[in-house]
Amino acid sequence: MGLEGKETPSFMRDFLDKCGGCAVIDGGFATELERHGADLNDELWSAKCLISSPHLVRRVHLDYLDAGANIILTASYQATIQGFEAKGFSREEGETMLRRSVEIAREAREIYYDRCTKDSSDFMRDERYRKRPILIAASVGSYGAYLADGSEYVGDYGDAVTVQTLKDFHRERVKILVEAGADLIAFETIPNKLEARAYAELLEEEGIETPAWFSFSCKDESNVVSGDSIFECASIADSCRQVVAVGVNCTAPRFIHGLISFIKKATSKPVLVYPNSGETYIAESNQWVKSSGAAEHDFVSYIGKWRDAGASLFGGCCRTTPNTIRGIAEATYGKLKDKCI
Ligand code: MET
Ligand SMILES: [Zn+2]
Repeated sequence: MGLEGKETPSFMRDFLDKCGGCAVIDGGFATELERHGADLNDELWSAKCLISSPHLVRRVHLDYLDAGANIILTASYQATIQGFEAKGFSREEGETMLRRSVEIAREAREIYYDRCTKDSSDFMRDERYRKRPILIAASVGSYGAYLADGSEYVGDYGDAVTVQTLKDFHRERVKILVEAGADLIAFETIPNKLEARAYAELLEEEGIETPAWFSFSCKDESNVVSGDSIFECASIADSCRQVVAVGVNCTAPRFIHGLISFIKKATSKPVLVYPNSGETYIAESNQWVKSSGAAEHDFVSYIGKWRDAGASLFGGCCRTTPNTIRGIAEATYGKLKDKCI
């Protein structure tokens, strides 16, 4: 169990208090870029838009802020210096693009707050909504995301990839994102305990004080995609001082309830969940296919149950849209303004 006072001084608890008990994370970022016409069939995926269409990146951030998000994730999920270099960019250009991902999100927040002061709709007239706190979380996708072959949903990097390989791979990008002024580092779609350990050691070695969250991609209600147990993975997150929240993302909604229970056994840090639509990603065809069983895209109705199970940050991942996030914001904020859910 995490000891009180061990983590980066109550950053997330203070934030959650300001949000009224629970916070709204944004939804599928790449999904929304595609809805606006971006072609993301590329090794850089959503990060490609940092080069080709930064205005769309800003636009998507604004879509999610308009939907009620308290936390927006930058377009850096698949942005790595190594990935940009493979595309023919210089190291400096790669670093600039990483910094831009944070700057664009910060610009969007400025624009949004500015717009709020001028908007007089009913929703915006509610001061608690209008002045709600908004954090910029620098997205750090896993090494598997950089490989751009769906590895973040498998988590088997082979014996040649060690903790040291992963630390060296992520080191510079994490430092750049922090220096660019992110409020939080969102380590997302972590597929195995090896990478969780690498992140924890990296934060310590580099003396990074920016708070971080660890979010795992899971294949059922007790294991991350590699087969490592979520309990073990959450325990690694629990023992990392900089980690202020632990959870799961890009995971089918049907597994979320069980996963929350296992995470709660490993840590007392706040728990975050931002599931995907419940479809499965097929790397070979670069497509999402429906899983058997009921459609799960409308998981908004489960938020109350997940809250009761102990989660306090809610959002969406791949194939979710601002509509999902609006639903979550209404569930957590609109209906019961004085108390979360
Ligand atoms: C494959 S998970 C992707 C997470 C990332 N924040 C995005 O929505 O684009
Ligand atoms: Zn996703």
